[in-house]
Amino acid sequence: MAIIEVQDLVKDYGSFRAVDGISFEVGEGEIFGILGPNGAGKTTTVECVEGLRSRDGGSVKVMGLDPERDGAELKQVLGIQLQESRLPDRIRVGEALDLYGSFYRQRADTDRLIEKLGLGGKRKTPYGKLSGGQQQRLSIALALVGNPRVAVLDELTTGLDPQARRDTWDLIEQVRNSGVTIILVTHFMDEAERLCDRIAVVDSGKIVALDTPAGLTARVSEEQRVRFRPSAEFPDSLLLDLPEVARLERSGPHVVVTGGEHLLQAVASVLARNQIVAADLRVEQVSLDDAFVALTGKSPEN
Ligand SMILES: Nc1ncnc2c1ncn2[C@@H]1O[C@H](COP(=O)(O)OP(=O)(O)OP(=O)(O)O)[C@@H](O)[C@H]1O
Repeated sequence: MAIIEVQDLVKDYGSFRAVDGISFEVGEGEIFGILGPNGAGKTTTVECVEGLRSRDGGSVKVMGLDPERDGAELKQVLGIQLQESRLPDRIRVGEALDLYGSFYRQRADTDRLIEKLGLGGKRKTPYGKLSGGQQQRLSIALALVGNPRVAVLDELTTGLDPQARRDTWDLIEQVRNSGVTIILVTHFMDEAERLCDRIAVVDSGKIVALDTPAGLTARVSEEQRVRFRPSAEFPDSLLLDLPEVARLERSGPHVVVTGGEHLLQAVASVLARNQIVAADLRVEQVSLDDAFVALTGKSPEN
């Protein structure tokens, strides 16, 4: 059952169309990813879902509520983690949770929430004394303090170290397992791949693909890539003349060959016939990064 329905959403900033006819549905209990390069319109889209921005066209329904018309009702069932939110340095963890909790009719048990988020023992700690990872966890706790049915998390793990990121991912899975539907805005491929059931890839205000992570990578998976360091020089044409090879790039001492089926066998046998040894040979898997580049023509970091 769809708990969020977005149909032909349009948002203009002056004469600039930031969101240009976006449609998607999110099922109950799903983690739905919105992935795209900077400026693609991800945050604007979720702000229209949250009712923080008015839309210029289309319709949005969250649990049957229109964020613009039924804002007060919606706030009771929606948890929001804002991109780069900051609290005053001196507010204590417990105070922040009590304050945010006071906005909701159905408050979560804040002691349990604090434990679950690994902030046990930090109730009296001022926000400014928390580590980056702890501040991030608190912002997630604040999104969950109203026992929401739907949580929107924007740039969940930006600025966290690798361990804190993995811990946050575990936490989000627990939240989902407790029945909360999640929209996750991210430009990290590993995060999207690990957490999301489905991903909408957004570029220039439009959805360019909507699929499972595996479905997205399958779109470009006919390609294989072989990387190696040759023991002797050879002309590009040696490999480019093979029907299995589509492209050849050189990167320092390495050669990267891209092509179709049976690429490895074809390359290996030509090299062997020419007495060239392929050191550090690696067959690279097509990743969500590759799918992203193929779909948007941009690298995920930009
Ligand atoms: N208040 C605003 N006024 C004018 N233009 C805006 C405003 N907010 C965003 N934009 C522009 O709208 C486009 C979409 O912005 P948005 O923040 O939704 O993108 P995004 O995909 O979330 O990007 P990022 O990954 O950098 O957060 C960008 O070109 C941005 O510069």
